[in-house]
Amino acid sequence: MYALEIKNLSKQIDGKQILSSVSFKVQEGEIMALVGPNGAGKTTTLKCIMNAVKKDSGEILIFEKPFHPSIKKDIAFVTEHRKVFNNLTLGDYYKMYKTLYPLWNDTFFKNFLSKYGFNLNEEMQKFSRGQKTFILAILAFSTNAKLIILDEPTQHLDPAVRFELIEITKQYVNDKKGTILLSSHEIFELEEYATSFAIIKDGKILYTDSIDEAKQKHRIVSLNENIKGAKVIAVMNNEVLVQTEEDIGEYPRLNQIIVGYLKS
Ligand SMILES: Nc1ncnc2c1ncn2[C@@H]1O[C@H](COP(=O)(O)OP(=O)(O)OP(=O)(O)O)[C@@H](O)[C@H]1O
Repeated sequence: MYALEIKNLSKQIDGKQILSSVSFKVQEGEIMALVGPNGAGKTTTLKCIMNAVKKDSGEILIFEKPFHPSIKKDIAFVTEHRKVFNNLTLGDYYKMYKTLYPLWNDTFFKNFLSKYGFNLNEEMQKFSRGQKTFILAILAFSTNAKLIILDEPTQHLDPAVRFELIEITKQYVNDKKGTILLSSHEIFELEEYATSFAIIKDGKILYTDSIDEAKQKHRIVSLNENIKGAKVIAVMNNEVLVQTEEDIGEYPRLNQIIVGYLKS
């Protein structure tokens, strides 16, 4: 079953085409990464899924159904700007999330509080950007929601916290709690934990696949190598990313596939 199916999603804002027929699917139990340059349309896509931005056309199915307010209890969304309500404390957020999400995991959340020494009486706005990012992600993972959507989840995190969040993300999926869709610029770290990806540029999907399949279908070859009719995606310095399943060159890393398609 698909946790998400995005079909031909299009959106204009102020007469500018922001998304053009965006299509990709996220299988249940995947960690799907939406990658692309600044202004590519990642956040707008995530907001359309959450119905925070109204689509112009196309179809978005969440667990095989169009968006309906009742699905919100099954989705936890961490937005890009980590906006928090003024004067609300971490304790207020805790109570709010616990009320909104029926499968709330109190043990997980309390363990996090004691491990990092966060105080429930602290106002959310007083936390640093990185602390807010981490706290909002932990609140999301404490929901036990079937779908977690994270806009640039590791941005502003220190290396230790970043590592911890990646481990938590992998564990969530390994424990079969849900599916993750995230957007990210961190193309070097994604290979550690994502299972599938979609590359978006200028509001268009350039390529989408599982990471394993994408590696099977591409090779990195040197400039003078015989590419045996393979399709050239991009020349990157003195290497070439090609699409082929022939026994040539080397299997690419995820970041090479992403950079190649963005250059194509
Ligand atoms: N409310 C808005 N009004 C006008 N333009 C907007 C609005 N929201 C988004 N855009 C435009 O839509 C385009 C895509 O923005 P979006 O935030 O979706 O990109 P992104 O891929 O998430 O970028 P980044 O990686 O920089 O966060 C940009 O050109 C942006 O200026």
